[in-house]
Amino acid sequence: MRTFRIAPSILSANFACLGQEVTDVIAAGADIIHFDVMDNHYVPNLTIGPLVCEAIRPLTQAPIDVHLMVKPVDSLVPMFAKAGANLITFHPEGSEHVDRTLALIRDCGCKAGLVFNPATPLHHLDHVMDKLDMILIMSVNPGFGGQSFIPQALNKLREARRRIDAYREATGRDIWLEVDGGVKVDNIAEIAAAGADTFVAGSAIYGADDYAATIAAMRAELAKVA
Ligand SMILES: O=C(CO)[C@@H](O)[C@H](O)COP(=O)(O)O
Ligand SMILES: [Fe+2]
Repeated sequence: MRTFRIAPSILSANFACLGQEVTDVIAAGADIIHFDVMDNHYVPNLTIGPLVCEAIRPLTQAPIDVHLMVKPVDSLVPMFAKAGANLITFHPEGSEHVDRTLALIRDCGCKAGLVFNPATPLHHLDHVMDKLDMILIMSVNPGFGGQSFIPQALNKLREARRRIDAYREATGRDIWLEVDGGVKVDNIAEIAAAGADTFVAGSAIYGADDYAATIAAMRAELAKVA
């Protein structure tokens, strides 16, 4: 039986009552809070920073998964670690020295992950698997919630799954495979079958009237794959 994790993206939450939105999705059965950081430089949008992470940290025991869509990356890493992030992921295009940034994240006590845009090749994984706790495959171009799933991401997930399984065979250590963008109840099973184990969903969950029913429907779909 595979383990699946559901990570609502608070980008689609109602920011006027963000604390309640965080506790509501966790009460509704979510596993992780996905926290999208956009800098209006690496991506054409501007969102939230360490102060907001610090504010929501006391509200839940669930891991906070900080997705940094920023350039440069390194100066923000200690700030988010101090603000209570558990996982920090970044895009290779955002860092001059990917290996150094991964080491910095771990030195700050967080799990580290690398994010792949739809057009970013997986060869960036070649020499850093030992420093990774998560690989995040973008199934939309980063910058906005509510976009449609790009089907080519399925092939990339299969390739990433192949690499992770080979690495686990060789080392005994697992790496999570997260997918982000356009994940819905009606495509989550296909995405899981391609190899993802951790599912970011923003508009699908926060856009629904009933968070618990939506997360339960996602888990029912995932049960068909497990
Ligand atoms: O990182 C991003 C977008 O850049 C995401 O985390 C989105 O927030 C996901 O939103 P949906 O596609 O699920 O609405
Ligand atoms: Fe994200």
